[in-house]
Amino acid sequence: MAGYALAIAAVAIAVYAAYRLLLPKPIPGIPYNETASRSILGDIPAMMTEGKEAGFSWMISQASKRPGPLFQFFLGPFDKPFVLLTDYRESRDILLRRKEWDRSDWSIDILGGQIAKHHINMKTGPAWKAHRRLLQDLMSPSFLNDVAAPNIYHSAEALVRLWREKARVADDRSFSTETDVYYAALDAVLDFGFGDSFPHRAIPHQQKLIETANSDPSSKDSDVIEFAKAPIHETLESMLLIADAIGAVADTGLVKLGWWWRNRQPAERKAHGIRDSLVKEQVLMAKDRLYQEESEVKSKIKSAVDLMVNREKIFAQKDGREPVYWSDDIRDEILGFVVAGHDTTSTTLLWAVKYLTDSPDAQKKLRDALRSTHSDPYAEGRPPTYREISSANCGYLEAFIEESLRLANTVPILERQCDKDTVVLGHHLPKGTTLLLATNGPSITETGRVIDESLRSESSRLSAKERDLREWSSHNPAEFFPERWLEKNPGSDELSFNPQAGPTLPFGLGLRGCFGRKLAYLELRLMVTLLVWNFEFKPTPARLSGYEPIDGLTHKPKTSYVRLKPVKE
Ligand code: HEM
Repeated sequence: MAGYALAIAAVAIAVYAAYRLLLPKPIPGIPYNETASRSILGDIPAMMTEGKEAGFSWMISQASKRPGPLFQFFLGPFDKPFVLLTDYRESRDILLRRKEWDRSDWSIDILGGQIAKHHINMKTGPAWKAHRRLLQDLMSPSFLNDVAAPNIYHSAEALVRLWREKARVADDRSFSTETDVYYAALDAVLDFGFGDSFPHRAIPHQQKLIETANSDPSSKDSDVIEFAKAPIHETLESMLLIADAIGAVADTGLVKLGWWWRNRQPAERKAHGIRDSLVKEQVLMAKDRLYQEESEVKSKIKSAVDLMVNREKIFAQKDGREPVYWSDDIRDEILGFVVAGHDTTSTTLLWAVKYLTDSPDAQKKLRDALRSTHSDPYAEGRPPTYREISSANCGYLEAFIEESLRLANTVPILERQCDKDTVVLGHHLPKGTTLLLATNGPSITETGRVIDESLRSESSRLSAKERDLREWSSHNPAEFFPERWLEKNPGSDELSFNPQAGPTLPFGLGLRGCFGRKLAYLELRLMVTLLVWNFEFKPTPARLSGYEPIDGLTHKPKTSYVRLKPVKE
């Protein structure tokens, strides 16, 4: 009997020891939620109930309530604490100058479940560099202006045509923009990713549906109309699934297990198969074009795939090896290009459309600025061409886009992991700590905190001495105010766009900052110009115009509606 009691006691002690072992281990000196530190699940339950669909926004709001710029979260039973930094200046220093920080295992686990061989999922090193070398020219002025711009313009025109038709049927009622913007950005990335050799697009199906007599929009209320959604080709669906899957697995909190399970589901396996065949076919077709046609190589580059295949041919020649056109690496770079280029730009555009709708003054200034910049097209009663838009210098357009990016928080959190023990703002962080860097909140969309200069890193102090400190001091940083990016030219009343006017981090920074930044600006310039040129964005009913977000792969608005009045040319 005594032996039995002893065994029970030993089991109880072992269970208790295991429980203690699994409890979060806070990093000394950095604040945290007390309740979370007493639970194996840490902050997850509160994040799921209080943060609901926007977990990152919840984390930033928790940190913003405390006085200091650092806060730690416990996001899983086996994970070390995650430290959140809400100070632009120190974030900038870490991203640009501190060599001990690299892409984190956490991010690699989340994104790597679908596109493991994409360079976003690599630590900085030779393999990452080799992938970047293959893609390098995608952001060159000639590729952007001669290949990407006409293709994106083509998709923007298709969206304008669809919305003209929807505005006519809606007859001053509001309609949802989410699917259309999402599909327009997908078509744009397919246009410049694959060119004409891939025939499927999403927007033309929506156009056809609305133009047929049996398209039957429903009208629950007198002020809103819901248009039916036309099905799109399975290859397009399979690509959209990548971002959905990443968001869904990240939400589970158990990422490795989440991917293990998800990647075994029949629907997921089918989508993988469809994507593989599509990309392989496109790569092999690009290779055939490269070898078969007699024309100059430059005139053969009509898409991102053409460019990558050509670069592989050149590198193979230089390295004295046979080119490898088809590999998992090439496949994942191409798919990553589609995901990165599609979800981020469509989300930013959804927020930009909201700001247009809710800031009639900014909208009018933008339209006037575009008409004055493109005075010839305006006088001729036509929209500016893609060349006219991409070569123009319209300060108010740049300011509008920069302000939309600042407030959209499309990627609400950046991440880095340290490969040795380090110090951030006076706090010791052990090797392997994951640091989350907020792209909104204090110093970016709220007033920044006063931080003792002596706590800042040496490089942060030095750079502040060499350059001006960036702060939003003159206008409420929470408000949409494009003028904050405009400054008077010396000796005149003219205003110019200053991209360094104040803190913003939409694309991250440094070596691992966004690779597609120039392409994103180009796409936003083309899309916003054509939309504002063609439509007046009228106010929508209050219930349809909220700013509540949903965090998935990106930080999206929960509701996005427009009420459009076509502008007569
Ligand atoms: C408005 C649109 C976009 C936004 C807001 C955005 C934002 C970001 C952010 C915040 C990062 C992480 C940066 C960091 O960790 O410092 C990133 C990385 C990246 N983005 Fe973008 N992005 C956009 C469009 C694009 C486009 C169009 C492409 C290309 C097709 C692209 C390709 C990439 C790649 C490849 C990386 C990973 C870079 C690396 O790890 O070396 N992005 N982006």
